[in-house]
Amino acid sequence: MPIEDKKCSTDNMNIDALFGGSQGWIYKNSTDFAKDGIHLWRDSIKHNCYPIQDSMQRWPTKPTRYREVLSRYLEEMEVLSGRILEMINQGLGLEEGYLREMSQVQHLVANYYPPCPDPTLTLGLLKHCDPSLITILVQDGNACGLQVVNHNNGQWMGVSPLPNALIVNIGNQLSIVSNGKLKSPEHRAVNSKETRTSIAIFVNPSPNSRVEPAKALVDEFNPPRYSPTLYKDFLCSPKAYVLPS
Ligand SMILES: O=C(O)CCC(=O)C(=O)O
Ligand SMILES: [Fe+2]
Repeated sequence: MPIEDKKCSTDNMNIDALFGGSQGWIYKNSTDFAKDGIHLWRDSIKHNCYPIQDSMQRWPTKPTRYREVLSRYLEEMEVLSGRILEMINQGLGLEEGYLREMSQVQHLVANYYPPCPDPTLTLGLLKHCDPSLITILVQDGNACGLQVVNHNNGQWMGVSPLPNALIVNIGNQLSIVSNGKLKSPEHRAVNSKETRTSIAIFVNPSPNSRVEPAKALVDEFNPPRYSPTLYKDFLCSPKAYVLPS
């Protein structure tokens, strides 16, 4: 994307943009230095996707087919995420539709990791958990960039790209709703000498929904492990990106 188009985005991470306010989309480039001095090597855009037809008026206009192609992709993601959530719903023994009714295919983050001359000095994305119910990620190319923590030994494991495969990640909201039965994996992205692109679709609870352990999973032997929060408040807090406690 040309630099003048990147400048059309909002300057700061603004919650209004994410929940479909007047602001459009957020562009971040790889000049940020993280607190611990690691150089972040990534360009990204982030925007709201819900509901598709309204939110698309605020998406980038370039590339010229962006809105057309993305809206078709998101329609498919709505169907797919509904199916996945229904299966998780059954697995947890929740009443039919419980997860699907609270969910919206809501945010997109497109990540571009440019070729990096010395990947030992950089990270694409710092360690985090997703603040979603589930995230559906597609990654291109052959570069292995996504890593998850193996909780048995604390080591990072690479998630190799498979042709035409989607990665489905459990997010913090699903951990909370399941009262800790499902765990959100800590993950990060590393750089390489090859270009890599990934697109993450965050399937979130609606902004005003109260996120808390499902009543059906709580009893005197399994007390609630997390206190209720409104999703929009949770998303603004640092807790959104770390393992729920
Ligand atoms: O690029 C990747 O594989 C990771 C993306 C990711 O974790 C995110 O956007 O939350
Ligand atoms: Fe993530």
